[in-house]
Amino acid sequence: MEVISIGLLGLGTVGSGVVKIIENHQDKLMHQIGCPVEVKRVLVKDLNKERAVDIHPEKLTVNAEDIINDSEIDVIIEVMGGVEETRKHLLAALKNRKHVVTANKDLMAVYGSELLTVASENGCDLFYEASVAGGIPILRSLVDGLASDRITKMMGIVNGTTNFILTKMSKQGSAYEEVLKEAQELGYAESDPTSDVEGLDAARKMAILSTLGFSMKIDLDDVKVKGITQITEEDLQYGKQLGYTMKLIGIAHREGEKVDVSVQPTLLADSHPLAAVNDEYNAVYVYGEAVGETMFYGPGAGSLPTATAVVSDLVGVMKNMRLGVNGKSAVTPQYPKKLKEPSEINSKYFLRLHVKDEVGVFANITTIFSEHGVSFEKILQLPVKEKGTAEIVLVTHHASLQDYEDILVKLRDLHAVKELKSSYRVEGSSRV
Ligand SMILES: NC(=O)C1=CN([C@@H]2O[C@H](COP(=O)(O)OP(=O)(O)OC[C@H]3O[C@@H](n4cnc5c(N)ncnc54)[C@H](OP(=O)(O)O)[C@@H]3O)[C@@H](O)[C@H]2O)C=CC1
Ligand SMILES: N[C@@H](CC=O)C(=O)O
Ligand code: NA
Repeated sequence: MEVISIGLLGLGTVGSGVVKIIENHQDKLMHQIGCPVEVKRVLVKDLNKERAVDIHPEKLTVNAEDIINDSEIDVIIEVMGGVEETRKHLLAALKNRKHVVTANKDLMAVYGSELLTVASENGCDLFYEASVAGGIPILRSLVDGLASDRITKMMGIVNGTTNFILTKMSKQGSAYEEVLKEAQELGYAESDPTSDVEGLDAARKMAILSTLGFSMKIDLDDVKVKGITQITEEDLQYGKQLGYTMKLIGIAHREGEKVDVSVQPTLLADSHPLAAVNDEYNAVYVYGEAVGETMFYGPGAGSLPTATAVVSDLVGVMKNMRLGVNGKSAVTPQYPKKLKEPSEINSKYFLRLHVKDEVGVFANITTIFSEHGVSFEKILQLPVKEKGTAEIVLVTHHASLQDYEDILVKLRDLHAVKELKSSYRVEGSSRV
């Protein structure tokens, strides 16, 4: 092959990074691939927009067909985002026997198995390393590096925007809105950041990770999700006081044949390795029965880190081309999906509630917990400004989700309980 021609869908934060890496690392790519790589055409929405990279205006198009139907284009790199329209483009490209590299978790979490099937039917590669944890080569590690093991737990900070926000709120006392704006300006957030802050972006990534890690098709609807928008300054302060750090954590856990996958704000013991992962950085802890504990750390968002994963996938496609093995690497899930019941999911919980400052209230509350066999690791009662009200903050020992939810229902019904202010999952034991 004289030159590898790329069709790039999208020239925003990630697309510009891809162009820069292909230009700046041309020597290295030549060495690995054996021929030069050229970005031939680029799909954008607005032809007149100022671009972060120099690109010949004639390469730009607003018509996807100019790229998908160009017989000289070997590989499509999709970094435009979106789901339905993008799915159509990629299906058409695969049917035209073009390999695809994508950073699109929204698409892969929903249509991944369909696209992978069509790719393999057409002898094409479909790689999506950048879709989970940006620049960290986590998918490759699960599929190749840990291929011989049985993975039972994955736990991760997989959204850079929310980690950036929580870090700045906890460490600098910054206001939520202000830090979200900063994350958008730095190119970490999605075009609609609701999916970041409501946990959906992380849920998509956990669906992709658990499908690969557990070899079981986990759908987005199987992932329980709670985002960071309800976290208050008081929760962060209490967390600190009790020796915990608040993070948006995705957990995927397999016990026997059953799994549970969730994303929620979690108070991590300060000594927990994920508690030290700050700013836009991501980390994924993976436990395999044979290997034990492993941890993958790196930048989870941003132009060049994400583009590194995209271009590395491109190198993977080229190596497969040279070996004549494209379209052979995707493995269909081995196990049928079995999800745990709430009675089978165990965790510790932090609960903050406002109660009437009266004799016997504390005892009534502890009775409800003991009826469900749930005991406390920590418990504090503090006065608050509002007259006649006390605040109770507690951390439970391990309880089933079913028991904990039943306890919350009973507490809400208790006359002496004015309001359940907040509740979070807790991981690890703090030293405080
Ligand atoms: N930003 C990040 O850190 C990461 C992003 N991703 C994923 O990468 C993808 C791209 O993200 P990002 O670069 O941040 O997004 P941007 O919004 O910065 O860029 C999107 C690009 O796609 C073009 N585009 C969007 N919709 C259309 C359309 N309908 N037709 C033609 N062109 C279109 C835009 O054109 P125009 O410029 O003319 O508006 C723009 O160039 C997303 O799937 C995202 O989830 C994954 C990991 C990290
Ligand atoms: N918006 C995402 C970008 C990378 O996937 C994030 O913040 O992690
Ligand atoms: Na990655």
